Amino acid sequence: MSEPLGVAVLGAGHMGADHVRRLARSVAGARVAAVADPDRARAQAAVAGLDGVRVHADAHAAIAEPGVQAVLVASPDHAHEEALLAALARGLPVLCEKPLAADAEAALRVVEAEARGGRRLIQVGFMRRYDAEYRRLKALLDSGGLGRPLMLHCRHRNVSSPPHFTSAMLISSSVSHEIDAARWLLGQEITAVTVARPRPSSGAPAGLLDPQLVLFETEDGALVDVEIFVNCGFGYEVACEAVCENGSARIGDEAAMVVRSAGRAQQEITQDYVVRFADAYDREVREWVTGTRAGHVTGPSAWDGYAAAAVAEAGARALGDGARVTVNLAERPALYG
Ligand SMILES: NC(=O)c1ccc[n+]([C@@H]2O[C@H](COP(=O)([O-])OP(=O)(O)OC[C@H]3O[C@@H](n4cnc5c(N)ncnc54)[C@H](O)[C@@H]3O)[C@@H](O)[C@H]2O)c1
Ligand SMILES: O[C@H]1[C@H](O)[C@@H](O)[C@H](O)[C@@H](O)[C@H]1O
Repeated sequence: MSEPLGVAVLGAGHMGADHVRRLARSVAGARVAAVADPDRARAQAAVAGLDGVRVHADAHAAIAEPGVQAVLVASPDHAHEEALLAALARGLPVLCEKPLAADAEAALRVVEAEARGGRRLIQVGFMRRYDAEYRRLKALLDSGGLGRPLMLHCRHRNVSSPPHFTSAMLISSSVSHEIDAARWLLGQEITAVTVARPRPSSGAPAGLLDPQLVLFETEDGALVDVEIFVNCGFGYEVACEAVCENGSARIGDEAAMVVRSAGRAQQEITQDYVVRFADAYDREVREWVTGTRAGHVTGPSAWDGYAAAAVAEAGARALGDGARVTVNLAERPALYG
């Protein structure tokens, strides 16, 4: 393909506007062909200064634009399934922000629709797989140099949560990244979930169970613990330590510059995922565009999105009654290897 890939971006909010800017300014081989957002003013603002972008209130109208060859879904979680099924019906490749769909049932419907079509078209936006530090950790674990991984200790903190956030969303929206990263780093499915909760922080909205401590078991007996704290107030922190039979490796703690002055050492803490994972989002979208133009999909699959949703749903049940909940995945279609 010599022409740039024409992309329809659905949703022009925080992530959608960032992806529009990325596609237009920092990714070669792509152009924003259409943007859809029921809030037309937001869509117009996202494409200000860009030529030839068709703006719609309705996602279907954007997908149906003649110049659209691929779709980037950045609408709210509940709108993903409809957008994905519409893109699949037209045979269009899609990069869909996480989560794949609002719940595991919807995610499975998307998997089944893609499997019926017989070819992979969907990539899920689990951008940590494109982060340089996560990639180094993955390469180290795969090399076997540290021996068999036994545990992952993960920390995921946000400054504050959006107003619509529920206690279950700490797992389905936030911990979904750790679920995917753990499955990817360890190369195994997660089989059971337990959730413990300390007293909620007084900095969290009333009724929100924040923070939580989530424990995952994997199929060959590794353990993954995740502290999720989405109203920590002081910064955006994502860290992961892999403990293996012959050593450990930790990422995510000491990347920022340390300034020593006037008797103090100070280090900046990133405030936002858009900053912390800027390079990862760039690499994710760049590799998606390159792969799509070459006719293949390589990133996290719809199956990965479904598995994350199924684990998150087990997590929501574990959160409810404090019990250990097993994860029952549907049968994996042959399309996903
Ligand atoms: N990968 C990440 O790190 C990351 C970070 C933040 C959000 N996300 C995901 O990205 C998605 C968007 O999140 P956000 O923070 O940008 O939300 P947002 O609320 O800032 O923006 C969502 C936008 O979608 C629009 N919208 C609503 N219904 C729509 C529809 N049917 N079709 C098209 N647009 C529609 C809204 O008007 C809004 O402008 C969510 O699925 C979220 O989970 C991923
Ligand atoms: O939707 C966002 C996004 O996925 C971020 O990467 C994560 O850190 C937040 O906790 C979540 O709410």
